[in-house]
Amino acid sequence: MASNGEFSFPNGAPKSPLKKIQTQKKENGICHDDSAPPVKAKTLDELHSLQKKRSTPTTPVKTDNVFSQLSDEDRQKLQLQSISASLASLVRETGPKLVKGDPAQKTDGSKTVSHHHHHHHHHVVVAPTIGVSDSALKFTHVLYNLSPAELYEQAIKYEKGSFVTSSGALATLSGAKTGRSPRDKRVVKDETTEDELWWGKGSPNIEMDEQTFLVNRERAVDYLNSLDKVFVNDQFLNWDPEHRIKVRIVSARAYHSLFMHNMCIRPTPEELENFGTPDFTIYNAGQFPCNRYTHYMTSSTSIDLNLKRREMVILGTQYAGEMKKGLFSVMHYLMPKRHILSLHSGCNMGKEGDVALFFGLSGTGKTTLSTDHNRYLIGDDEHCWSENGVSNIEGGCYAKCIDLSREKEPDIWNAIKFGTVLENVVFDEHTREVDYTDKSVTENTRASYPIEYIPNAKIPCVGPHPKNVILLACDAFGVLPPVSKLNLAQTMYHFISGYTALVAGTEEGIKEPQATFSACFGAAFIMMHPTKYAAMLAEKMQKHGATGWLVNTGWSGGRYGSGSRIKLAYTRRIIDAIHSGSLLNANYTTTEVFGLQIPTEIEGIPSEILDPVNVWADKEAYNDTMLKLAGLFRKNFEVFATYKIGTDSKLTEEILAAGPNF
Ligand SMILES: Nc1ncnc2c1ncn2[C@@H]1O[C@H](COP(=O)(O)OP(=O)(O)OP(=O)(O)O)[C@@H](O)[C@H]1O
Ligand SMILES: O=C([O-])CC(=O)C(=O)O
Ligand SMILES: [Ca+2]
Ligand SMILES: [Mn+2]
Repeated sequence: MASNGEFSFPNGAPKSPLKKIQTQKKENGICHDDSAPPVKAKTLDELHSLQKKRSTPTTPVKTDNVFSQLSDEDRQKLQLQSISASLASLVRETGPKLVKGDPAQKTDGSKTVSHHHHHHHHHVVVAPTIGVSDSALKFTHVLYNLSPAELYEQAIKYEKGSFVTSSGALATLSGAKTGRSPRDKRVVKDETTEDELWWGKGSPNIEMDEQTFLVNRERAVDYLNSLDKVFVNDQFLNWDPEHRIKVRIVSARAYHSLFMHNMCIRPTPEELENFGTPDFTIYNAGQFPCNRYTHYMTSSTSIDLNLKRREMVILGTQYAGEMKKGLFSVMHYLMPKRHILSLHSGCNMGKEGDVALFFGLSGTGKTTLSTDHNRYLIGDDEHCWSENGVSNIEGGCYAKCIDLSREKEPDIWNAIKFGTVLENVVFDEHTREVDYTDKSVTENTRASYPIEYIPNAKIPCVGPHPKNVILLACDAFGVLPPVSKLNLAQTMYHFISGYTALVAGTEEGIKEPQATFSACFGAAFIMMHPTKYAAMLAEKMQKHGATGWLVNTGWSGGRYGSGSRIKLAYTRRIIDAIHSGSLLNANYTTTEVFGLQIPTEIEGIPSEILDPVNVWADKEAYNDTMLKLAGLFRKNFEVFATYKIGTDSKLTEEILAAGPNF
C-alpha cells in the first residue's frame, strides 16, 4: 500500500481490464461520432470565417439625398476623410492615415480590402502629406461606432480592470479620478465669449486663451494619433428633432466609447450614413496628462472647452462623466442662444401626460425619483424646455449605485445588465456578484445604461410643458420640511440658491453637514449668469402654469448623526401626491423663518414628520440648526441681490423677499 496518499491498486493491475470502446463502422471504414452533417469547412480559419456574417448594408438607398449616389465604399471613404480631418494636427496641417477596424485583426492594413467573407471592411484614407514626419507614415485604426458586444471584447482584451459581472454588465475602473474635476474645467475666453459668458467669482468657467487651447488640443491629437487605434462615436444630443446636435467623440478606451454609446442618442444606421460633419467634437486623451509648463495649467488635468472651434479636449482624467457633463455645458450655451432653457433635471410623465421636472444637485434623487414604475421616464439628468415642451438631451441614464437595492429601486437594478457600464464597483472575484455597499474604490459608483433599459421609458424622449417643478434638496441638517409648496418667487429663490447639504467625509464618526449652494442646481455646468436661466424658467413656469415644490430627500428628526434619512418610500408617496394633484389642494400651514407652506397631511405618511420641529427631540437644537441654515442661505444669496431677474422688477423684488426671514 502506498503510504504517501497516492492512489494505487491494492493487488497490482486490475484483474479485469475495462471494456474496449466500440465505435460504429461505416461502409467506407471511417468512424463518425455522431449523426449530424459535418461542418462545411476544411480548416479552422474557414470554420471561423463561417461564424461571422457580413453586416447587412445599413439602409435601403434613398434617391433624394446626396449620399444615395455613393457606393458603400465611397461612403466609407468620406467617413474616414471626415475622421481624419477631425484628428488633423493643426501644426502639420495633415490628418492621420486611417484604417477602419481592429489592428489585431490580421489584414494587410495598407490596402483596401473588401473580401466577401471578411467581417471587418477595411477602408483606408491616405491623408495628403505636406511635411513628412514619422507620425505621417503610420496608420491609425479607427473603431467607429462599435456595438456594445464589440466594445465589451475590446475592453476585456485590452483594458485592465474590465470584467463581466454576474448580471452581464461591464465593470470597469475609471482610474485615479472617480468623479469630475470642476477646478480643471477651462473655457476659451475670446472676443465673443468674453461678453456672452459668466466669468469671475462663482462662475464655473475658468478662463484660458486660444493659444493654450491649441497647445492642449495638439497634445491630445498627437497622443491619440500615436496609438494603434482610436474609438470614434458619432451620435446625437437632444431628442427635439429641430434642435438636435451632432457630436463626435474620439477616445482611446472602449469604456469611454461604450459610455457615450449609452449616454448620447444612438443614430439609426440611416442617420449615421448621412451624419456628415459633427457640430461638436470631443478629443478624450484622458490617459495622457496635460503639461504643467503650459500656461494656465494648475494640475495634470485639464478639460478645455472652445466654443468657437466647437471642440473639447480632455487631458489627465479618465472619468467618463467629464464627457457627459462637458457636452451638457455646451448645451447650456447653444440652447439659450436659441431661446431654449437647458436644465439639470430629471423628467417623467404620467399616464395623463402630466410632466414633472426634478431638479437637484448630485445625489439628491433626480435619477431615483424620475425612475418611477407608474410613470414614463423622459430622462434622468439633462433636459431642454422649449416652445415645443420638454426634451431629453441624452439617450441614457447615469445612476448612482452606492447601496443600490433590488427592493427599493427595481427598475435601476434590472437595468444593470448586458450593455451597462458599471464604474468602480467591487464584485466577488469568482461569482462576479456586485457588492453595492462596498466603497473600496469610491462612494461615487455609477451605472450607465441606455434609457430603453428602463421598461417604461418614453421614446422619443419628449413631452409636453411641465405641470410640476420639483426642487430636491438632501438636507443633512434635517430642518427643511419633507415637502413644501412654493409660489413662483420662492421657486426662483430656491432655484437660484441651489441648496443641498451632504455629509463631508465618509470616515467614521459624526461629521458636520456641509451646505452646498450651486446656482440653478448645476453651477458647474452653466455658462451664462444664473439669473439668465432663472429668468427663462420663471417665464416658462408662469406661461404654462407650473407649480413649484421643495422636497427634502435628506434628514428628518435631527441632523446627520442623530436623525435619519427620510425613507425613500415616504418620499415616493410625497411625489405621488404631487403628481396626482391631491397635494395641490391639501391644507397648508406656513413655517417660520423659511416661510414655507407645508401640508398638514399626506396619505400613507405619518403626519407628524411633515413639520420637522415635531420630530426633533431637542426643540432648541432644531431652532438653532434652522437659524444656522437660514443664515447660510442669506449669505449665499448676497451676490445675487444686485441682479435683475428678467424684465420684471416686481418679480426680482419678490424673489429677494422669498428667502428666510429672521
Ligand atoms: N428619501 C430619498 N429620496 C431620494 N433618494 C434617496 C432617499 N433616501 C436614499 N436615497 C438614495 O439617494 C441617492 C439619490 O441619488 P440619485 O442617483 O437619484 O442622484 P441624482 O440627483 O440623480 O444625482 P446625479 O446628478 O449626480 O446623477 C440614491 O442612491 C437613493 O437610493
Ligand atoms: O456628472 C457626474 O459625474 C454625475 C452627475 O450627474 C452629476 O454630478 O451631476
Ligand atoms: Ca443621476
Ligand atoms: Mn447630474
